[in-house]
Amino acid sequence: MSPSSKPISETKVIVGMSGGVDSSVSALLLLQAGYQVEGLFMKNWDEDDGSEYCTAKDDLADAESVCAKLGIKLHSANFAAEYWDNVFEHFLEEYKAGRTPNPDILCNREIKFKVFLDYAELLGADYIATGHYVRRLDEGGRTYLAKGLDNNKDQSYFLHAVSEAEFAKSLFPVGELEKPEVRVLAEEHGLITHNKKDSTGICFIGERRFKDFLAQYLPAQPGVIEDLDGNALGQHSGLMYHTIGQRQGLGIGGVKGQAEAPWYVVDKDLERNVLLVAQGSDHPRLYKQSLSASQSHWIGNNPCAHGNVFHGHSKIRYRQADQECWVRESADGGLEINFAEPQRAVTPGQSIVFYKEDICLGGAVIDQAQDELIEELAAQVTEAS
Ligand SMILES: Nc1ncnc2c1ncn2[C@@H]1O[C@H](COP(=O)(O)OP(=O)(O)OP(=O)(O)O)[C@@H](O)[C@H]1O
Repeated sequence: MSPSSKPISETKVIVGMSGGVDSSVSALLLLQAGYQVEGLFMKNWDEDDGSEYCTAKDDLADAESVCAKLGIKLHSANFAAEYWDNVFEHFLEEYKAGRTPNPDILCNREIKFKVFLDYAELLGADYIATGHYVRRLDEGGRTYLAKGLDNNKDQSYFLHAVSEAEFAKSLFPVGELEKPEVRVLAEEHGLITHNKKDSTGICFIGERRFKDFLAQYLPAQPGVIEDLDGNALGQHSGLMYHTIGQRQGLGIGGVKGQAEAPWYVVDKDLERNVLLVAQGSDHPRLYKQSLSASQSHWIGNNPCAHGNVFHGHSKIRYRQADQECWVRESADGGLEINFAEPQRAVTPGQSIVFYKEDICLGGAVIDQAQDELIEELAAQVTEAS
């Protein structure tokens, strides 16, 4: 099991203990495999509202209980300053720019596999481990990130921005298991986390209303809701509260003279601060055939290097089925992507993540979606075939 040259019994692994069942079982599996195991609980958010929303205290207590049961040491560290600077400020900037960011992707890149990893190395770790449902593959001196075996739980989407060098120092013990098996193992070994609910939502927001949370940090700019013919239908309380493809929360009911079908956000006009809506969850404006993206990151080699067109699959959101696509680099270093099938509700600020079969190759941040295929790219594909 050890990818290093050291014997397993001398290899020290520090497991990120979240107080959840996946990290609990990760620590258990590593112990069973013979590693020297310790845990590290990190706190990334200093709530100052005495919050009933933040479960960090309970999570720490659960992590302590599991480590005591397993007989391993638990360290704890506070990375709230790093989280604020490297994740949260970027998250706010993106919202300000009218985009919908994914802080969990940034948290993995900036905190779990950077600050956490550095800290674990200071504690003498040869590896870190997390309870993510992904697999690490080692072949020909390279390290690859593969989807978790449990297709329902695969978390490679959230890890695509981490680099190969960091994966080479990371272990993912539950990636080879199905979630129900993980719970059974936890129960069999008397770990109190065995039936703990999966965490939902963004870590620092917890269960509170997202709108209230965001309003604490960003001034809302109310504006007009318009249909695609330019008719004003109502007021929105801030573009940042809305996501493309979303149905609820438009604050408009039936419109005089219009059919009684629900309305969906199809676009945001940032310049005019206008929310554009159309009727029907399958409105054609919600479907895009291509997109452009930037800030690409490749875990290993860049499959679009030297003008190559990459043909494989991608996801534009977590839990989406793999979508066939073609990708190439644009002149400005961004990416251009054509899809075999039109994609619903492409959301600027979210990530597109690329796959060759089960291997996650990397991803990029979505800038803009287009109704039509990118012609030059389509022509390049036709020429090559
Ligand atoms: N506060 C934390 N301290 C240390 N490690 C953490 C913390 N939060 C998350 N992690 C690590 O990141 C992994 C994935 O975190 P995520 O929030 O997605 O939880 P999860 O998939 O529900 O896992 P778990 O059941 O272990 O909470 C965890 O399994 C754990 O190893």
